[in-house]
Amino acid sequence: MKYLVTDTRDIRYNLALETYLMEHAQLDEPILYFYINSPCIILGRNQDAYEEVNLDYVREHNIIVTRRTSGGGAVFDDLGNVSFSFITKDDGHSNGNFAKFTNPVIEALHEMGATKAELSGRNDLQIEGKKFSGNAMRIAHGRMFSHGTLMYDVDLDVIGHALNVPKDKIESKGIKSVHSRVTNLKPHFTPAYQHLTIEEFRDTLAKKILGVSDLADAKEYVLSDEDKAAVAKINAEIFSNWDFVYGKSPKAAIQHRQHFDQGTVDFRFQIEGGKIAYLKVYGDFLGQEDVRDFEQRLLGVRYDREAINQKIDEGLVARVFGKITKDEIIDLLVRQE
Ligand SMILES: Nc1ncnc2c1ncn2[C@@H]1O[C@H](COP(=O)(O)OC(=O)CCCC[C@@H]2CCSS2)[C@@H](O)[C@H]1O
Repeated sequence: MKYLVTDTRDIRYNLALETYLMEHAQLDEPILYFYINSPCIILGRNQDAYEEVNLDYVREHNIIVTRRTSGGGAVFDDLGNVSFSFITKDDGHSNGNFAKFTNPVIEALHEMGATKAELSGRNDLQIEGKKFSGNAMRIAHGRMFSHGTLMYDVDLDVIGHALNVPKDKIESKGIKSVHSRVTNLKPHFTPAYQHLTIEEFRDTLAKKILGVSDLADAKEYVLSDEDKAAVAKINAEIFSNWDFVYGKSPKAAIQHRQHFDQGTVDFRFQIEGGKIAYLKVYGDFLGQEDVRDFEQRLLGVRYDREAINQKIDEGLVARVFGKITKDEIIDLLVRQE
């Protein structure tokens, strides 16, 4: 087995590299790839960004949002998490067989003192019913990766803020994340492993899985300049591409209503491919002509604050909504439930 770590903490680059390896690497032997990410949310292949992510919160806290090509729910990573990925040829028996890839990790965690770590259900690693690792796979053209998170010292409070619990107002065909209870590994380890930097934790794991006492003895997968250029291209085209991250969201029908002094404003709208595909504004105090103008202007516009802001001006908002301000109207439209 070869091994590879990245220096970048940008999830989008790290996922691009994984994709590149899966599609193009020489896989005569498997590659064990580790990556560490600055705060980010990673949506599953078929999830609706608008439903799963608290977009106001992630904007305020500079949390990167991207999407992966494997299935499952949305997870949150920060610098207290290490992700591992086994990239290999598909032997035809791997689909859904997470144990094959998680067993070496579990053995290493046992050696570090987390003796109750186990594979639970289909794709979670848990300790006494609390999850510290979510796993997912992608298989294509006889090649595959199986990747998973490992929460060593993640800020657990942020998970609840950054990932949404979807409410009744958004109906979607996407898969919803299980907001299962989570735990960090650190407190479950023996004291010697409780004060590691995240890189030390990663390297300890790597050594145990690779069976070497010094990583210098491991076989490293070396990237050429051409490889690196190809990874940058995949990053730009896929993982950093707005259309891939937001535009892939399934159809959603949304209603946002709010009472103002003037009356109730009721937005009914649909998002398709991340853009406003249908919009109807209701409210007994509204004048008809300008309402239609307002609706028309927002059709086909990206469902985000900046894009909406550019399309409507104060004058139009005043003609339609009277004293309600443009900011209040945009807030209501993009409100997170
Ligand atoms: N970092 C992390 N690790 C483990 N569990 C998490 C994490 N963040 C959130 N969660 C919990 O898991 C559920 C979602 O569980 P669910 O089972 O729906 O989804 C997953 O587990 C997907 C794992 C994908 C792993 C990839 C590996 C490299 S890039 S991302 C979420 O609602 C939280 O309760």
